[in-house]
Amino acid sequence: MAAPKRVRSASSSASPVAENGGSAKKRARRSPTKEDEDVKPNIKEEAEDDDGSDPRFRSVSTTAALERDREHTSFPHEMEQTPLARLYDAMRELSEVKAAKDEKPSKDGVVVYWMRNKDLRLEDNTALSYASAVAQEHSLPLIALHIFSLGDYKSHDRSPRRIDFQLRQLAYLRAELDKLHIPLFTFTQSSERKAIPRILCEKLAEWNAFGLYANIEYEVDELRRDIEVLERTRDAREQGEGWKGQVEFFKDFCIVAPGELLTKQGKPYSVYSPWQRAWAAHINSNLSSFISPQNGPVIANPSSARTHPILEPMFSHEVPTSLPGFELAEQEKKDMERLWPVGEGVTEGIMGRFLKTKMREAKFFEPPLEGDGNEVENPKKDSKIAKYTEGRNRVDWDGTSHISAYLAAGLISPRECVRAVYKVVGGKEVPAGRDTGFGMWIQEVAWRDFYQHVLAAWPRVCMSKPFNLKYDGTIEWATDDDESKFEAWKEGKTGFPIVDAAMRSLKAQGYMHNRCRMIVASFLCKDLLLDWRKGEKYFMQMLVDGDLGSNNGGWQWSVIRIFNPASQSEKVDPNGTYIRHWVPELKSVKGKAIHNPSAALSKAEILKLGYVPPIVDHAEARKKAIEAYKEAAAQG
Ligand SMILES: Cc1cc2nc3c(=O)[nH]c(=O)nc-3n(C[C@H](O)[C@H](O)[C@H](O)COP(=O)(O)OP(=O)(O)OC[C@H]3O[C@@H](n4cnc5c(N)ncnc54)[C@H](O)[C@@H]3O)c2cc1C
Repeated sequence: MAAPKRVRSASSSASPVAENGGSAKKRARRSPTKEDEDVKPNIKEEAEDDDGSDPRFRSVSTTAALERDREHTSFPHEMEQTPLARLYDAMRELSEVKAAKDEKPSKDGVVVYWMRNKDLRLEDNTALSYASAVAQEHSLPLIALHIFSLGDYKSHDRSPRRIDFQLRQLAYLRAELDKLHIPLFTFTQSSERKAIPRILCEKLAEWNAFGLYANIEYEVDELRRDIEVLERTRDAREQGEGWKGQVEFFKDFCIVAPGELLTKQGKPYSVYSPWQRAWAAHINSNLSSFISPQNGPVIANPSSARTHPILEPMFSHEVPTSLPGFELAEQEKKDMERLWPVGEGVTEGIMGRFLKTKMREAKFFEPPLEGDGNEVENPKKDSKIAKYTEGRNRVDWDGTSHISAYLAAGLISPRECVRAVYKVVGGKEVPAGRDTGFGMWIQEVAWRDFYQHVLAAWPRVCMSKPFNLKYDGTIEWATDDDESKFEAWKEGKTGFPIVDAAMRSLKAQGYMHNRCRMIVASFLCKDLLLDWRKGEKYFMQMLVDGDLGSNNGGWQWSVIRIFNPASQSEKVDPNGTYIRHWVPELKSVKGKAIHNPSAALSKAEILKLGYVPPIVDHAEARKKAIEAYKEAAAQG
């Protein structure tokens, strides 16, 4: 049997617990001072870690190394009671109870990698890589498991589009894993989502599983579910009844995981900019571990796995093509398949196009892969990413990567994104400043990490609570009589062209440009004075890239800003190309009037075009919103 491949997460060692302990913790606690920005990577120094062995290249083959890694993570006071801290506690507690892993694994046992909704890939996948190495070490076959939890999807407003995307990718992965004699087994939990830990542990017992390995999901419900799996396993070990195997959860979703960066005072960051500086310094002072792939590949099961009594029936198991209650209409399904393809080479194609081709005008309702044959000779200077500083602010240009759906569901790892950028720019550091398109883009990817950090440190944001507590229940939102305004917003019929264009683009393609997400969010909670949670929910139900952390963060951020839709429109779509595509009623409107037709045309003329007059007066609405927020702040 081949030796286990080396595995680890990008941020430090192979064990999830160790990643926050030992030297990683020391690094994370370094204060994010100005000097940190100037820290040059010292790869040699980093490679020689303080205990004499390099945790980044540690194999899982020695139990001793794993044991040493099981150092409890200490969270700052503010985070002690968070579900994430409790997950680490539960991992530690489980490791303290005599483990089944100390016993010889049963010859007919299996190893289980639990693939989540956010790590749908085979490459650079921390838990999968680890599970694969454990399977090799013990000469056991590997099973990939995926659970569809309809109750969770419903309660988290998961969009049918994102579910369709997930199912298509799983079907692709099933075929890829099959080539490696690894089955992908899925099951659907239709009701009672809270029963999943019990059902899972029963299945693990039935399969005689040696271990269960998965990547951490930072949302509260998911953390609670994982804590229960750990607790059930601990109880089983203590009572000698039930499934008693190994359980390990890994950091994987972020580049720098929640809990790793703390302020000088040892608290979680609540503000992005200093957090981002610490984030960039952390990456650049551990550069070698971020820019070279660290997770080993998935190793094939022996072909005899096909006749293993547990695995054999799994090989004929198909991934469903839809889930009850989340079906797409036929045309919508076709559109989603065309716009958001999955399969071999797709993420490489999207990133390659962003990193190596020339900026062009936006082609609406086209897949991000749509080739333009515009490869540039000097990507450092002429590529889309090189022009991102301007490109990101123009909705009529093809100026962003369109990788969000793929990152949200984990078809590509965020580390791979950083590596791809680094490959183009080279140098001593991963760029992370606002002065170049490359650095600016990396900063955007950092926002994704930041919002996971917020979820983990302030779990109330998962429970419909505002991050800023002074707005908790203190804003007087417009009443239900205004439901028609919410409908107009959803349908793109508010009479504000940029808002309507953006909302229609969301409905048609499950995606909206970032600038427009900010504009329509501000419009909902300021111009219409409707509760931002209604908008947050609707976005989740429609987006193909819907992600609780980024969506919630984006909404909470927008709540504190007021935009003027007309002047924003002039900035982001100066020629009105975007508007004319999505709001064809306005095709004939010339010049600047496209941004604010009611300033140039009478109500009758607007209606004659088939468009709608504005449903609110922006200047008045603005005044009202400022008042409402002022009052709320005074009360809060
Ligand atoms: C109200 C609102 C809701 C949002 N909801 C989501 C969501 O559900 N899922 C989601 O992935 N993004 C969300 N965003 C962030 C952002 O709009 C999208 O990530 C971006 O538009 C995706 O397009 P892109 O891949 O071309 O981005 P690029 O500009 O190419 O950025 C690259 C990647 O960085 C990350 N990123 C960029 N901007 C942000 C940001 N502001 N916050 C967090 N991550 C970011 C994304 O993963 C993105 O794919 C939201 C923003 C707002 C204002």
